[in-house]
Amino acid sequence: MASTQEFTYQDVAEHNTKKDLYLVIHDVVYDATKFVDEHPGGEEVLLDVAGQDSTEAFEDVGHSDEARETLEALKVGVLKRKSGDPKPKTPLPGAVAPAANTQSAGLGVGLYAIVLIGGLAAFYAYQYLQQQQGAQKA
Ligand code: HEM
Repeated sequence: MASTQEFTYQDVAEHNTKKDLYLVIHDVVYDATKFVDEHPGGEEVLLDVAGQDSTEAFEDVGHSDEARETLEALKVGVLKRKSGDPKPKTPLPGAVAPAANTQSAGLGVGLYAIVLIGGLAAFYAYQYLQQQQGAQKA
């Protein structure tokens, strides 16, 4: 027990049942199996995040220091992130959203350009006509 055990996401994901429940909070791995029935917040929420990164869920609740002490006792190791591992709370669709934004921004600029060019063309056409009229009078 001297060295800290390391778990990958895949390792943790295998412990996703009520009888074998691991959680990741701030990249630390906890064995919450014995705690499920004792959790004041109920077993359902823990089962929801079993075998996953539950940092956000845990922090959203604003758990007390006492809860954090309990957590300390359940620690079994640390998460070993591999380069390909996704941050679970960073949804992949995020990669699509900026692209969509860029596209709509592009359209916005295009529309401005059309309005601007149209306006300029009208302005010069008007000036040209004025000049023509002036020339006729002279
Ligand atoms: C092993 C990890 C966890 C431990 C040791 C733990 C511990 C506790 C403790 C001691 C409380 C009582 C209130 C307090 O002291 O803050 C509590 C409440 C609560 N917990 Fe957790 N918790 C854990 C994980 C989670 C997770 C992952 C969620 C959400 C997905 C969650 C949701 C809640 C909720 C909603 C309450 C409030 C219950 C109420 O006020 O009626 N907990 N937890």
